[in-house]
Formats: sequence, structure tokens, C-alpha cells
Amino acid sequence: MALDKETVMAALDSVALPGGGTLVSRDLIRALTVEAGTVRFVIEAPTPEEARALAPVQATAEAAVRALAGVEAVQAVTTAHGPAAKAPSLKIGQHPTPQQGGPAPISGIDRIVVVGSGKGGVGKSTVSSNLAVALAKQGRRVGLLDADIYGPSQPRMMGVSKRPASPDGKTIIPLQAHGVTVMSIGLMLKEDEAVVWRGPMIMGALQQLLTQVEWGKLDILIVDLPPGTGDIQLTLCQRTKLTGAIVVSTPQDVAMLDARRALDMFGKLKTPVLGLIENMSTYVCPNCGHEAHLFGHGGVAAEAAKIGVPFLGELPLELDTRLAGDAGAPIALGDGPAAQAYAALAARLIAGGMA
Ligand SMILES: Nc1ncnc2c1ncn2[C@@H]1O[C@H](COP(=O)(O)OP(=O)(O)OP(=O)(O)O)[C@@H](O)[C@H]1O
Repeated sequence: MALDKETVMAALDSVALPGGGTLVSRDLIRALTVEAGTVRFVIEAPTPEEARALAPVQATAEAAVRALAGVEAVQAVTTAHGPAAKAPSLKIGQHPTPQQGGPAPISGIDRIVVVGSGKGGVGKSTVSSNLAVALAKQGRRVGLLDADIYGPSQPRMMGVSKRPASPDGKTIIPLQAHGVTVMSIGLMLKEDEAVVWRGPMIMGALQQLLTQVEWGKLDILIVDLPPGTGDIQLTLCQRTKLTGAIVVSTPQDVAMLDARRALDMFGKLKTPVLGLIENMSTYVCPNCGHEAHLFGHGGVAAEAAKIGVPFLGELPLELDTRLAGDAGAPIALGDGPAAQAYAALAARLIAGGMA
């Protein structure tokens, strides 16, 4: 294989960062050049402290590039942004502006699909990120909006952490990860900063994420909702023209009870339910191959049949899915059993005109 920038970037994409993600997925590589066997690049950290902490990562990156065929010399430096130039300040969290008429589409976005659940922790964010990646792998232009304002998890799951730029203090430039355009309120806050807002501020923040982000042209925007049936769900369904909702549940009775509430809410808000997904459906022991159903099995399919909505599929409970999410590289990027299940789900949505 010829030595070129793509080959070097692929090698750098294998270099994991301490907080999750890779040098490439977190967009830290600058000024990469390849000249007659000599590779030069800059690792640009957001702060001088982070730059110091990246010294071992630089060594790993140099070794990864040096191992490529045709590389004779590697010259890498790690720098920091330094104190950020004073950008026009963008305030996230404000009172919503009134909207005339009914739910409005977002210009440039063909379909908006929300992913919801009744209960927390059933895998809504995992499904959203993996579905986004699986759809992007099948050639769709995909956006992922993390609307879980109280507990944003997409920055970690997609391996992004850079604060999105706002060149004019109004528009927000989203980030790119694994072929997906990503925006989360978590990117505008410090990782452990809590959002302590009342309903109107939340609605205003959501409105900003939907309308001030430069999404570009998308075939589908996937919105990862917070759990439950609160202000965010209400605002989104009433103000934005949605293609529909996907409801994720585990097969457990308590999860299904809450999922029914979510379904009831979408019914009341006249948001079409595109289908149900059963997550953490089966567990195959990696040592002996025994298949177990830790949270039961088939409950979601039975519910879908009962209420007459499509059952979109079941996803296995597996350690690799959790590890991949924590590492910022969704499991759907690979080709194992979970990735195949997500690929089938993506293909089904595309075939049905939903993505
Ligand atoms: N199929 C799976 N196999 C293994 N682990 C999973 C699976 N689905 C989700 N998880 C893990 O379970 C945890 C909760 O998942 P996730 O954050 O996606 O749920 P959620 O419904 O979005 O939660 P929240 O209510 O906090 O938003 C995460 O650590 C995730 O990695």
C-alpha cells in the first residue's frame, strides 16, 4: 500500500486517548504531511495541561506511524491551543422564542427520528449512536443530536469532546465523528457540570440545538431523548416535524411498563411510532457459548404485536458493546454480531423510507 495521508490517519486512528476516543476521532491531528518517507504532524490539545498529559500518546502515535511500510522518519510535536481567542460568546440555555403554526421541519434535514424509552439505562443512547454509525456506513448522511440535556452521553459514546465553534456567536458548528455529524449540549458544558434549569430554559436550549446548529444536508437526524415523558419530549414533538419515534426497551416487565408510557405519550402527541427495539435481549457466554436471557426475552416483540407497531429487532447484551461505547468507538463500526444487528436495523429503516 502506498504511503499517503490516509494511511497515516488510519494508523493514528488506532491510537486511543486516556478519556476515550482516538487522536483522529477527537480531531487532535493538525498539519499532517508525508514527504518521501518522512511523516510530520502536530497533536493539538485543547489546553497546556492536556498537552502535557499527551506525552505518552505522542510516543505511541510515533511508533504506530513508524511501523507503516515506507516510513523512514517521523517528526511529531504536541502543542496546545493556549488561551482561546475571545470568540463571540454563545449562551446556551435561554428562554424559547415563540413559534407560529404547528411543528416545523428543519431546513436541509429530510427526516428526524427520535429515539426514546420510558425507563433510563435501557440503552437508548447506545442504540442512537450505533444506529447513526450503521446508517452512515450504508451511505446515509446522518446527524446525531443528544437531547438528553440532564445526562448527555453522546460525547463519550461518539468519542468527541471539543467545544463546537460558534464563529458569530449565533450559529454552532457541529462536530464530526465516525461519519456522523454530532451535537450535544454536553459539548458546551464541562464533563461533570450539572444542568440545573427549569422547563423554559431547557426548551430554549433544545430550540438552540435544533435551529442554531449548522447541520448541513442530512438524510436523517437521530435525536437521543432523555428517559421518561417530560419537557424535552413535549417540546420536540410539538415544535418539530418528526418522521417518528423509535422506542427502546429491555424485555423486563418494569422497563416495558415505562415503555408503554412513552408509547402513550407519542400517541397523545401524534408522533408516529416507527417501531420498538428490544435491547439486552440475549447474552451468549463468551466462555461456554450458553445463551441466557437476563432480562427475559420476547416481551418487546409481543408488545409490538399487541399494539400493532413494527418490531424492529433485538440487540444482544454483550461486554464489547459496553466497552465500545465507553471508548467512544461504537460497536457498529466493526462487523461482529452486534454490528450485524445494527446493520440489519439500518438496512430495514432505509428500505422502509425511514432513514
Ligand atoms: N446491548 C448492550 N450490551 C451491553 N451493554 C449495553 C448494551 N446497551 C447498553 N449498554 C450499556 O448500558 C449502559 C446504559 O446504556 P445507555 O446509556 O445507552 O442507556 P440510556 O437508556 O441512554 O440511559 P440514560 O437513561 O442514562 O440516558 C451503558 O453503560 C451502555 O454501554
